[in-house]
Amino acid sequence: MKELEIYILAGGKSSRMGSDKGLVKITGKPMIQYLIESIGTLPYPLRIIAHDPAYRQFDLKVIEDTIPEKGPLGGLLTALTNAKGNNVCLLSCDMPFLKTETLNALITQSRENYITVSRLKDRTLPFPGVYPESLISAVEEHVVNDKLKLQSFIQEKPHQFFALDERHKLSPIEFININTPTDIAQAATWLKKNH
Ligand SMILES: Nc1nc2c(ncn2[C@@H]2O[C@H](COP(=O)(O)OP(=O)(O)OP(=O)(O)O)[C@@H](O)[C@H]2O)c(=O)[nH]1
Repeated sequence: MKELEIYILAGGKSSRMGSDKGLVKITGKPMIQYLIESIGTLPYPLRIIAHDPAYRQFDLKVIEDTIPEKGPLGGLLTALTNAKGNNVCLLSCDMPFLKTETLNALITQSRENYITVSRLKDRTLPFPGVYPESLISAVEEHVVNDKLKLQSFIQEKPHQFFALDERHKLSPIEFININTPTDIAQAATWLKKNH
């Protein structure tokens, strides 16, 4: 039977941050650790896809990309290859404040053979997203041929959008990407005010 495995992508270039962004600290804690501490409470295997061995400090399995430097779509290929027939949920290390309840609601709405992603202000967000195992050969074909735009890949394949229940309170910071040192400073200010 197909199950779900969660993979945090942390294998990008971090050119805007200037150093490996998942490991950059926000008020003393590596960005990715916020995500691990919340999402790690869900009953699914949790793994990191990264090339920096420093990610081993979090006591999770760290996997290197099957084909390096292919961006998030390459990360998806790595996740699907490792999941060996299971569906995968992809998270991004630069979205550290995603809440367990929000991700759980998205996972609950996922459907067999469909990609389930969010839509915010007319933009499709590839993370958090659930990607079915049936996509593996299509993903491989895209990666091998350097068709690396994950957004376009999603548009081409059967997909649905996660609908937030009106009872669910989405915190304004949950879907925020932290890409630059300025973003780190703003997130730290937000955390100090709200926690
Ligand atoms: N495993 C893996 N993850 C990646 C790869 N490229 C990007 N990611 C991850 O995908 C998410 C979104 O990445 P981006 O912010 O678009 O790219 P980035 O290279 O990390 O950062 P910039 O160089 O500043 O654009 C982040 O969690 C990255 O760590 C890759 O080649 N492999």
